[in-house]
Amino acid sequence: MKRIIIIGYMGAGKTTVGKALAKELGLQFYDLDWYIESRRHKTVPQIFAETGEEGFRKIEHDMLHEVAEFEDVVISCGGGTPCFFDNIDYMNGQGQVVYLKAEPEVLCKHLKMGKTERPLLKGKSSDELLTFINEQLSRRTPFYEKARYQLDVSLMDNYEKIKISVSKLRELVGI
Ligand SMILES: Nc1ncnc2c1ncn2[C@@H]1O[C@H](COP(=O)(O)OP(=O)(O)OP(=O)(O)O)[C@@H](O)[C@H]1O
Ligand SMILES: O=C(O)C1=C[C@@H](O)[C@@H](O)[C@H](O)C1
Ligand SMILES: [Mg+2]
Repeated sequence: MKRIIIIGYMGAGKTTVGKALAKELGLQFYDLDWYIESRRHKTVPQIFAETGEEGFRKIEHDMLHEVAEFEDVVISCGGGTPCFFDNIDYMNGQGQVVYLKAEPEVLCKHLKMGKTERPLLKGKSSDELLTFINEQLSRRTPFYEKARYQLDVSLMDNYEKIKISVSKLRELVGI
């Protein structure tokens, strides 16, 4: 039975790399943010607006306990998932947890791409974004570093290289 769980900061590429990895391995892919949205029939920004971050974290915790029971899956978490409750310890007990790591400048660049709305970053200018990432990343790193595996994707930064991230990840986890 395989269960690979990907964690890391917003914009690291958890969803992108997780989806590609699952496809390559023929495993089912779950993105925790998307799972929450489909189970609750609401978007992540709606949940934040209605229940605040505290409400979102409780839902995220409960939904994590659902997806992390599934077998033969790749699960990509939200950026904050490992940093609340005992989530990271629980994940380490459930599967092979990989920390997808990237430099703040790379995270910043990714976050300006794509259309995903991220409530915690809403309305921030470029300068504010980098400062915010630096601060929040240093608070979150101790949680991320509890993962059994780490993969730095800073130097694998373009679309073609998403493939390289996937094969490095496979090598790391031994699958
Ligand atoms: N290695 C990469 N090279 C270039 N672009 C990338 C790479 N990885 C991700 N991206 C791009 O960066 C953006 C953010 O990636 P993604 O949504 O996968 O991040 P995430 O870690 O899932 O973020 P969140 O925690 O907010 O869900 C996307 O537009 C994606 O296409
Ligand atoms: O880093 C975070 O705290 C978040 C990341 C996203 O994946 C979502 O889970 C949500 O926007 C919060
Ligand atoms: Mg994601």
